[in-house]
Amino acid sequence: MEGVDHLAFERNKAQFDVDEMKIVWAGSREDFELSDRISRLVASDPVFRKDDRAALGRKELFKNTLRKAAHAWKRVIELRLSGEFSALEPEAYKLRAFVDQPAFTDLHWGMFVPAIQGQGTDEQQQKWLPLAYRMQIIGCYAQTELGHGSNVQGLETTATFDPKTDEFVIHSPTLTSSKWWPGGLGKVSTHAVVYARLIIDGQDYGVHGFIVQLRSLDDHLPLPGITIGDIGMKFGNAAYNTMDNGVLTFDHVRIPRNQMLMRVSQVTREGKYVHSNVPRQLVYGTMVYVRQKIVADASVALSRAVCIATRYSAVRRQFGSHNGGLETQVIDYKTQQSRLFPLLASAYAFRFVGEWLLWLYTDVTERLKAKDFSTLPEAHACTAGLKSLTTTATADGIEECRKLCGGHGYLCSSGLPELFAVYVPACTYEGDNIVLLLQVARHLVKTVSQLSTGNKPVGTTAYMARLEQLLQYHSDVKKAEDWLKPNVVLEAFEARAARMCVACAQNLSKFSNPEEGFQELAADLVEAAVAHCQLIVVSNVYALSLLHKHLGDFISTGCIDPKQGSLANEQLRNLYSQVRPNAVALVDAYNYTDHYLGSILGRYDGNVYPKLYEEAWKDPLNDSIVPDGFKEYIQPLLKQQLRNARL
Ligand SMILES: CCCCCCCCCCCCCCCCCCCCCCC/C=C/C(=O)SCCNC(=O)CCNC(=O)[C@H](O)C(C)(C)COP(=O)(O)OP(=O)(O)OC[C@H]1O[C@@H](n2cnc3c(N)ncnc32)[C@H](O)[C@@H]1OP(=O)(O)O
Ligand SMILES: Cc1cc2nc3c(=O)[nH]c(=O)nc-3n(C[C@H](O)[C@H](O)[C@H](O)COP(=O)(O)OP(=O)(O)OC[C@H]3O[C@@H](n4cnc5c(N)ncnc54)[C@H](O)[C@@H]3O)c2cc1C
Repeated sequence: MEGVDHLAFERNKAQFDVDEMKIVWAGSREDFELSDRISRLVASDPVFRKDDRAALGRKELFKNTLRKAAHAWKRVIELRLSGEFSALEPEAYKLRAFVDQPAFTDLHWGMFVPAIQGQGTDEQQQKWLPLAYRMQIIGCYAQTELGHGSNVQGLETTATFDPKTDEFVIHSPTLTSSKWWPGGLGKVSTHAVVYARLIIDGQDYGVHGFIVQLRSLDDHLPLPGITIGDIGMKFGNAAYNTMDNGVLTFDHVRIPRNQMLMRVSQVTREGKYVHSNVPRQLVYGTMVYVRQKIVADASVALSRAVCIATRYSAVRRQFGSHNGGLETQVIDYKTQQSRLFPLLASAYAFRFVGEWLLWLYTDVTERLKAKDFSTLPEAHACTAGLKSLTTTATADGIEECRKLCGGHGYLCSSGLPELFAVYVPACTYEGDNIVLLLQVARHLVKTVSQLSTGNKPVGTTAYMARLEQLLQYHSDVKKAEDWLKPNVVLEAFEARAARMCVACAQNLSKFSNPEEGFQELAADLVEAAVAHCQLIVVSNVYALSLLHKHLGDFISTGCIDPKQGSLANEQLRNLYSQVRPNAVALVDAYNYTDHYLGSILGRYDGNVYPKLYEEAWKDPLNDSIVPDGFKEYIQPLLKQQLRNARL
């Protein structure tokens, strides 16, 4: 049987309506139709070809990115995917997603524009946004420095107010204050939102955002006092090297006072600092927005990897042939199922949790507009925690999918190495995942400590209100099927998270200096934060494989006993058997084109081996039969061996 027939056979086994599931995955029929239309449009456009990326050098790769971005923008305008004075339409975002190549445009639309929208005054928005919306200026987000990324309060770039000229002087006082990493900065951006310490009359008012022009709009040269370049090649070959992450230093660069983003706090003409009656953390608002977007994107990256690994596992056969019959499909091995199916489930779970987080983010944004800041800590904790949880699981999941594809998974033509290399920095950018979990832990410890003062926990920490009950809880599971009841699973997760948080809070109280205690117990705090974030995912969807993976936590906190742990595992095996006939159909429901998947192993038609064979011959090394360098380096060796043999 050929790979093609394998997948057709698998599709016939499905026990649900794939077309209906496509709508569920997309979110609505309208979203499905939009994704379907845009993904086909991109796949059929030769400019958006991407199968040649792995063999391109950095300069060609970058120029290819500029070409694609310019072409994409042309399409956005032709197809009217952008309103004249409004942000981009969903179609444009879809176009970006299916073009599938990181570019300066991500930072322009994803951070520069949102920073002005969130932190600029109405007047500043009226001035800068129309230019940005038409891409007459191109911006980036210049926060991180050579010496500080996680510790935003430690940034060193200064913005000193000069009352004589009504300007700020932007300066990089040390090597470590060089801006380092901003995407789009290295070669493209004309402007940046630069984060710098505001200094007025010798006093330091902390980090604020400023709009700074970097390059001339005529000849693209850096403006006086500005030094810019690219920071160099990054992990993976093509991957994130399509992006010009940059370095930037300022030598006393002057900007008008009205280019400080002044929605949260203002500097008057007289040099008076005025802080509006809003939390200072709103300066961090762009990061909260992007963290929410990153969570929404995690399911996309993971589902791509899972789609490739599932289809290939159905095509690939090893061992088990009797009397010359077919060998076993590797998807039928229980070990393959126990590694693959939880990832398949996670992709769906992250899809739903991403939707929920979007709802939470929209809600907090509406409240902020009405000057209600009460849910800001919850929004920060949820975006930070879920960004950490989903990106870690997705990066690990992509790598697991590569291993699930055996040797062929290591080939670039499997699509998996590049997918991993592009995705893995998501664990670091927009907040290192451990640093973000520590933020969640702070929120949890604060919630527990406020229980005694009668403060009612809300949102995702509401379960803490039942602390007494959760501390007494012991699961009453008696048979494997009991683990199928959502409430049984949810209570176990709640009790585990509550107990881990309470244990941390109790241990912290033993320290006279809370900050010292927090440092000392950081590893436990991170685990408690993970337990809480997993609970958020579980309460939105499913969970047995997580319970099995973290069985130690559940048993050591006394929520369940070892027997109940084995029953969970037994039930998990039953579930794998139920998923098995539906696996290929479940990944078909993502509705990804072969262009978007970019993988020979994951081809929709399953025609893996002929195409792998064909692809190998396209490698530049195969352009000549005898390799370049043969005469200089190989022939002399061979001749030498011949001489030695004669001797
Ligand atoms: C080629 C094809 C082209 C196609 C073209 C098509 C064209 C058109 C279409 C284009 C469309 C494209 C759209 C794309 C959109 C994509 C968007 C995604 C882009 C992703 C790219 C990412 C690139 C990466 C960017 C970055 O990394 S930017 C830098 C990020 N940096 C960080 O994240 C730093 C992390 N550190 C921190 O956040 C903070 O320092 C800290 C939170 C760790 C600590 O801060 P601080 O010290 O100030 O605070 P404390 O710990 O003392 O806490 C004080 C209290 O403040 C609360 N707090 C902290 N943070 C926040 C917050 N954010 N919000 C609210 N509250 C916050 C704490 O909880 C404390 O509270 P308490 O006092 O009550 O305890
Ligand atoms: C591909 C990519 C794109 C980026 N794009 C941009 C951009 O457009 N604009 C921008 O401004 N920045 C950008 N960044 C920078 C990014 O935001 C930072 O790298 C990130 O916030 C992590 O900060 P750091 O590099 O200082 O890591 P560090 O904080 O130095 O982390 C090093 C290690 O220390 C640990 N650590 C640090 N602090 C603590 C703590 N308090 N407790 C326990 N452990 C700790 C971390 O867990 C990590 O293991 C980008 C980075 C990458 C990789």
